[in-house]
Amino acid sequence: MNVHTIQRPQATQPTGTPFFYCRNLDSYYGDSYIVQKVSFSLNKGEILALLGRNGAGKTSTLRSIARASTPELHGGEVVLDGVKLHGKPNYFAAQAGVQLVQEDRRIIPGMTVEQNLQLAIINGKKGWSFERIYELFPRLAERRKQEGVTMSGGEQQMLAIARALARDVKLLLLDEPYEGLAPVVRQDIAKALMEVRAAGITSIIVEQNALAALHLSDRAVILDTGEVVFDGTAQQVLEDEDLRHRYLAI
Ligand SMILES: Nc1ncnc2c1ncn2[C@@H]1O[C@H](COP(=O)(O)OP(=O)(O)OP(=O)(O)O)[C@@H](O)[C@H]1O
Repeated sequence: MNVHTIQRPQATQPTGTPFFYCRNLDSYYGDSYIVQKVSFSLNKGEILALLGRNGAGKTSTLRSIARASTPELHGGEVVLDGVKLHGKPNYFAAQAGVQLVQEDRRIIPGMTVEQNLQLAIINGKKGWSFERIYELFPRLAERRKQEGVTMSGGEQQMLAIARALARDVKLLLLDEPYEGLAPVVRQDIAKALMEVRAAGITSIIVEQNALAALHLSDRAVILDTGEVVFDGTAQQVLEDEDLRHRYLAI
C-alpha cells in the first residue's frame, strides 16, 4: 500500500467537547521553561502530526501529555475521553489509556517477543488480544519465541507498538516511529498505523520525517520554541510551502 494515496476523511476542528485536548500546557526541566502554553485538540480516531524543528519541544510536549516524570507539568489541562489527567499522579495517565511509545523502544532484554507482550499486561486493563496483534504484525507472530532485542529495528518498533495495543490504549503517542528505519519498513509501520486508526484509536506522532508523518495524519500542529505556531489539517501543511519552509525547513 502506498501511504501517499490513502484516502482519509476530511479532518475537522473538533467541536463541542473533543475526545482529547490539552490546554495551556506549561512544562519545565528544572528552571527551563520548555513547553509554553501549548493547546490543541483531537477527534476520536484521528492521527495528529506534532511537528517542528530540532529542539522545538515535540518530545517534551508528548511526555507532558503522557505525564512522564520529566519535563514537570506546572500548569495546564490534559483531558482524554472526559477524564482529567492533570492534577493526578503521573501513573494515572497510563491507567486512563495513554500509551507512550518512546524513541528508544524500551524492549526488555532477555525476554522473547511474547514475554515482552505478557509483561505489558501484567498490570492494568488488557487491550487487543495477542491473536489480533499478531494479525496486525505477522512478523512478530513468526518471531514470538525470539529475544525481542535481537530483532531488526523495524521489528522492535512493531513490538513497541504491539505492547501499547496489548494494553487498553485510547491515545497512542509515538515518538519518532520511523527513526533509523528503511523506507520499505516505514511503509509496513505506516500500514499498521492506518489499521490502528481504522480501529478507532487516536494517535499523536512526533516525527523528524515531517512529510511521511503528514501523509499519515489528519491533523497537524507545529511547534516553535515550545509554542504552537500552527494548528490545522495535515493537508493544509502539505499545500503551504511557506509554512513548511519557515517552520519545518522542507
Ligand atoms: N532532560 C532535559 N533536560 C533539560 N533540557 C531538556 C531535556 N530534554 C530536552 N531538553 C530541552 O528542551 C528543549 C525541547 O526539547 P525536545 O526534545 O522536546 O525537542 P524536540 O522538538 O523533540 O527535538 P528533537 O526533534 O531534536 O528531538 C530543547 O531545548 C532541549 O535541549
